[in-house]
Amino acid sequence: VKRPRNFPPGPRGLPLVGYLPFLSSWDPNYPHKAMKKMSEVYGPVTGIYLGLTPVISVCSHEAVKEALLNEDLNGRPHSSITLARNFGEQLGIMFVMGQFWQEHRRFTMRHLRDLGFGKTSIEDQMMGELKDLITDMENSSQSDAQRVVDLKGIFQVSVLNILWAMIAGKRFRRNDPKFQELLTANEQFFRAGDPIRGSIPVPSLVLNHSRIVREFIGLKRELIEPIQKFIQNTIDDHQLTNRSADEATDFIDFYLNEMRKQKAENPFTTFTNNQLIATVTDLFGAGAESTSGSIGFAIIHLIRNQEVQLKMQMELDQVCGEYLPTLNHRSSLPYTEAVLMEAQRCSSIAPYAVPHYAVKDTQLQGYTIPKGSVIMLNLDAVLLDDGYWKKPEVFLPERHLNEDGTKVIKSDHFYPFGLGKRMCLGDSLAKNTYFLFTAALIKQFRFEPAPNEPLPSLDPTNGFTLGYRGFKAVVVPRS
Ligand code: HEM
Repeated sequence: VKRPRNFPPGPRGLPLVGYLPFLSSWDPNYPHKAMKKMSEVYGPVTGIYLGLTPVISVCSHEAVKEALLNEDLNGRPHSSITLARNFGEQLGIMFVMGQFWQEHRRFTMRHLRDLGFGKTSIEDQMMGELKDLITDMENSSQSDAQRVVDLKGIFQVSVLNILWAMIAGKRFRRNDPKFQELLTANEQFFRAGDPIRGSIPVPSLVLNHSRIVREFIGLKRELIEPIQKFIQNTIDDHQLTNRSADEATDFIDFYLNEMRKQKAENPFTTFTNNQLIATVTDLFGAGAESTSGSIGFAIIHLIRNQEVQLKMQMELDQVCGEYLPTLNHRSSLPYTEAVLMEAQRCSSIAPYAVPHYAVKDTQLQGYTIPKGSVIMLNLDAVLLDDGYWKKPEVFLPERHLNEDGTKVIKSDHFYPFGLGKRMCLGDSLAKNTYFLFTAALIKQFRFEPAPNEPLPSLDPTNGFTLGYRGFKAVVVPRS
């Protein structure tokens, strides 16, 4: 492919496939690390071609911030995966753009906010889920002579229940087999590919006929279908109860009311049944993996840094006494807050955000970015930038505190949820859940390495987002 004038520097590949076969030579395991290493040679804005698609890797705070705030780079690539995930159409919130995206993002945010997103009004419900989790962990701990508990996937049901109550007005029992099956399918879907390979457009003819290509880009239709079917059944139940806008108690109710209203006025409305399934699939997918992943990583860091765990427990005991921490306590817990930030900095679960897309020709750091480019924004490179953070690989909560440790310092290099108009839609809910769960678990239990097991690993599992590897730990209730 002939590069346009002033295209960002970067290695060239072969005709047709571009640089695709060589990317993993920079880092065989993690594409975001490969891109970071490439930037050390070519500069913070690197341009390559994957197949016929220009892909721009962006790896410095200045460049990432400029890109996130440039609305011409606010699109999303229409990859084969997102199309297959959404009935061959461009649906949902996460992988759409333009006016359609604005309308549906706004509608979803407004109603989730009314239903308690990021507000203290749902704190009781969060505490209910948390207490269930604590009881479950106490029982597991008691049933083992050495108090070893398996922490793989243990936070997911609790975290997703909080979101699911807002979306569908229901919660699941921790061991509900149907829900476990869905969570497993969702997790396997997220682990099947990575955002770079997943953003390459592949003609549907090739896709339908080649299992190798499907596997290469990470498309597993069989994992999407049960999730869609489950969401459709939930919608059908709501259609039966048919609550009016005044009686609506969850997001699906609100959406169905809007759909009926718009259909009566406009036959071309974008509020359709498939759009509802796609929106809920986006929320389910984003909500199940991310927050529980962050809680898991925070616990791993605290097992590996026992002195930090002790210090956090001292602060929690001092501020909350015999009670579990609440959102009201948050501003009085600077050390705890700093620990949570540090775990997110060291172990980002969305290391290159969600891929962006150039909706028209534009400029980034003086380079020309052609329309149709896929933009990979390396948040991980910003969170681990050694020109800004001292010894970025060291877990050091104090770096987020003022000198006497009484105040959290907000850094302009810390944005694990992104920035600008495409910023995470769930950040307020995620932040509250991450805080309440991690702080309460550390207050309630002492976490130690399990005997005869390796220390829990910080190497993430790969995928569209990153997760923690399952691990076991000694979990001792603190009296
Ligand atoms: C610790 C937890 C989480 C982290 C670190 C996180 C991070 C992110 C990031 C980096 C993006 C991409 C921003 C961009 O493309 O510029 C994103 C997008 C998104 N997140 Fe989250 N997220 C988390 C939790 C959640 C939760 C709980 C939900 C669901 C309620 C959610 C829903 C979404 C959606 C729908 C988008 C796409 C927004 C759009 O395209 O307009 N996230 N998130």
